[in-house]
Amino acid sequence: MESPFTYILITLFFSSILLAIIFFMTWQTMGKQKYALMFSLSFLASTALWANTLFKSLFLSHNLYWMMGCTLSMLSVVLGTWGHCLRTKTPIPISALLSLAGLGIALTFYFTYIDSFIGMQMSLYLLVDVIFLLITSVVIIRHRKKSRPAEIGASVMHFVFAISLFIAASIALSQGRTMDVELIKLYAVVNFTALPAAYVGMSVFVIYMLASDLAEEMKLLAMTDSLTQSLNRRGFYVHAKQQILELQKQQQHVCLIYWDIDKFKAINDQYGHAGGDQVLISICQMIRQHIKKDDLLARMGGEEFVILIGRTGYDDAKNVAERLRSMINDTPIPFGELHINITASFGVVELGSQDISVEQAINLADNALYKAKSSGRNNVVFS
Ligand SMILES: Nc1nc2c(ncn2[C@@H]2O[C@H](COP(=O)(O)OP(=O)(O)OP(=O)(O)O)[C@@H](O)[C@H]2O)c(=O)[nH]1
Repeated sequence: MESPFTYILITLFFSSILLAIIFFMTWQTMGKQKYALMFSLSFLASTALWANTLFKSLFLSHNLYWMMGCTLSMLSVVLGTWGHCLRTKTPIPISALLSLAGLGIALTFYFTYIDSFIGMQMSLYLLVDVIFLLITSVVIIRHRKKSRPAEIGASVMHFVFAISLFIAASIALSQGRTMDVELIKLYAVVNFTALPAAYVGMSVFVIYMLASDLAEEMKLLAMTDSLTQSLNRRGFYVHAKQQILELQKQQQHVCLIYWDIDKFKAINDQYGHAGGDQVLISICQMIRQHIKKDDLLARMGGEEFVILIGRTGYDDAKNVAERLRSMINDTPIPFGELHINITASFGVVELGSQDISVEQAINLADNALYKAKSSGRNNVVFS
């Protein structure tokens, strides 16, 4: 009858293979994101680590088997940590991660072959792993101001995994220079109870995190206009209500500007659909440069747009539409060798002074826009 630890190792071996395959498939299906490939390679290194532990001393001398195990363990966490740095665009260079792992390998080598010190030999790689797991935990949680539940879970699981490794490392280190059979038994119990659960838990949360990345990307796509990369009508309604509350809390004057390119049909007729499309793309880029980062710009359909702004002074808010109108009037849009002159008409309504919904504000601003069109175009009308 094999030791129960052998069965746990076999389970870990197969779990790692499956995880390596899952992340490889994720890499293939999620637009070849490098971080998914790093996660796959990390689990591949873990698979080799568990295989090395399963077949220990069968092919290699004990010391060589140990060095191999430590190296694979550190390689696995380096790849995982780097993957998380890539996903979150955290500027930690791979060379720094490899240097730390290299130091761990060199010291383990020293305490294995040169100055035999069993406590150091057994704990050093675990301590290096702990540092990497803690870095990863912080990298995940600091990625955005408000972390998603999957990110909180993944960060906590990395922390828990780090703690369980730290306990195992402390037990191993307390042996001192020579082996202590009782402590080795305790070390094995910690290593084969808390550790597998933390390992699998951590992996599942990383998968959940990537699935939630994908869901967010889909949500974003469903709310974005593919031509101009502005919000679409649906995206505007989703964001506007929250943004209005936020701006009103900050005592800002909130204005809704409904605007429309004048005689756009004639532009299409003169320059073709491609020319019309170029106008829509360029005008959105220009507008974005002239409004604040937090202002919402959305394409409501065709050549109709809406902008939601908040300004400290009422006059500031009112003047935005006039400034945009004059900027559009003065800026011909390059299209190949040509330049297309355009104008736009604007309807503006202030929210806050009147207790109205977004839908009502849009109707009022649209009526004002209609008046701007009827009174000759290229002007601004306030509701
Ligand atoms: N190139 C291009 N044209 C579009 C797009 N969506 C709608 N249009 C065109 O936009 C034109 C809108 O025309 P109208 O609603 O008559 O408005 P207009 O010509 O701008 O006239 P006024 O608004 O009264 O100044 C139509 O010819 C549509 O085919 C698009 O995505 N790309």
